[in-house]
Amino acid sequence: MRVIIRDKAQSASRYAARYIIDRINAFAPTAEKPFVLGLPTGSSPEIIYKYLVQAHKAGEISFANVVTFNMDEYVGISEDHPESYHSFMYKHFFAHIDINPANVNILNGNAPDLAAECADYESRIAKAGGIDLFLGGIGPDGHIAFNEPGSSLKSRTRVKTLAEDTIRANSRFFGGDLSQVPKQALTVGVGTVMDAREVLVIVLGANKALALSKTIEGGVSQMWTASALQMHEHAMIVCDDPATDEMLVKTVKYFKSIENMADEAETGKETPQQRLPTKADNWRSALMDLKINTDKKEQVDAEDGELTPDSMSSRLLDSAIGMNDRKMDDFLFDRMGSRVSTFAA
Ligand SMILES: N[C@@H]1[C@@H](O)[C@H](O)[C@@H](COP(=O)(O)O)O[C@@H]1O
Repeated sequence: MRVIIRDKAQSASRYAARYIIDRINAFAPTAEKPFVLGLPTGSSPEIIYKYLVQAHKAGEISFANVVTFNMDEYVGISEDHPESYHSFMYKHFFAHIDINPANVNILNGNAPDLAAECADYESRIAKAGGIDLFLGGIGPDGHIAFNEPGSSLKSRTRVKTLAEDTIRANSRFFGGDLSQVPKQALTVGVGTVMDAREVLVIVLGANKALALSKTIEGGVSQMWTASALQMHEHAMIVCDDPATDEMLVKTVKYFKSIENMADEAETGKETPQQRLPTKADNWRSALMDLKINTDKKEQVDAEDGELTPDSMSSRLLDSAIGMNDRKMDDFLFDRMGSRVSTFAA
């Protein structure tokens, strides 16, 4: 399993979107040989969809020869309900790209025979040649798609009763009213996801931290169904820093170092993360901390969500940029020196 860790949700999502774009473009899909993409809903993939739409508008990617299969759908709410996964997908993705509507597959949670709908979905996936890349998210209880704890790790597409934790978590989309959240859903099985040639799971935020540590560091378990990915030959998890909060520092460092090694092997160059920090780097980072901690007003850049503090400390930081170690030493005045020199050590 590959684990890619980025500072923020934006950078993690950008990485995942770029990965998907590169995969589709490298495949060079045609009408006869389309790329088959599995897709999730939820708040986690929203930024990925935003980047994919941007890339499409910039002419970097076409979805004309992409066939999609969504992971899941609620039972019993109409397709045009604002919280149905049909609505979600059109709102965030399909309405903004050049996909052929005939290539879009989403489970029908209102089918008269739900079991038949699920069986048919599996045959449609098989008929399409199987899924090339399944993008997924996980729930706080470690579920993948709607495969709640206790789901068979060999399960196929079927009707699932939602766990109380999931109903609670998803009630935020239904005005916080638990009674409005459907109690059942149709979902691809863990086995369906595992059959994809590649699986990429996006995990964002501290509320997923326990699930992520169980998925990566725990054993393979039906109680954390995403942990089945440990058995997949081409699984990748892309996460942000907060999502790693429950993981061992050692694990986080391990995956970061593996990524650095891979980058180095590819480029033959030292990556910025690998270069040992100089005194000036330590100072810059100390000032950066100061800048963020002392700010009262933080603005979120609409484009990429970076913090853009505006304070005295920004000016300190600006003065520090471009200084070498020698100048940085001169920059220390004695009174502060003893207290702050630990930063530069
Ligand atoms: N069925 C979906 C999952 O496919 C999704 O991964 C999960 C996490 O959603 P979010 O990203 O909003 O936390 O929510 C739902 O339960």
